[in-house]
Amino acid sequence: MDTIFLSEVKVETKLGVPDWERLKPQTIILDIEIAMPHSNSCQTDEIEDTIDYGAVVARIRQTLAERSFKLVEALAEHLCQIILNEFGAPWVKIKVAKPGILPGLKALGVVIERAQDKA
Ligand SMILES: Nc1nc2c(c(=O)[nH]1)N=C([C@H](O)[C@@H](O)CO)CN2
Repeated sequence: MDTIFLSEVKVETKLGVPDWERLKPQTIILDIEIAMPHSNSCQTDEIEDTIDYGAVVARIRQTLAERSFKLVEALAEHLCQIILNEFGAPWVKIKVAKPGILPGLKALGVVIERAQDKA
């Protein structure tokens, strides 16, 4: 499986269980792996034959500016569904990290992976 990766993407968004935490944006860090569609972009050298990673980052920044979530789980699921449904990826894995939330650890969060339903 060939993949596209987006490493340590910093995004501002409103996220957190307590209401006060969602009053203003905080920085989260995303690591994303996206399976490339079964196309021949490696041979054609054409952007139309693959997933434009710049477009993915722009779409993620847009939705996380507009939306707010309580749980990192729900945020991760939302992003997975966008990448599967809007970009046609066969499979995606996303790590959502919240840095500086608890004393004594660098970051915490979730890693989830999702795939297209088999027809
Ligand atoms: N499994 C989770 N546990 C917790 C989350 C979460 O999103 N998933 N969030 C919080 C709070 O938002 C915390 O990060 C800051 O108050 C607590 N536990």
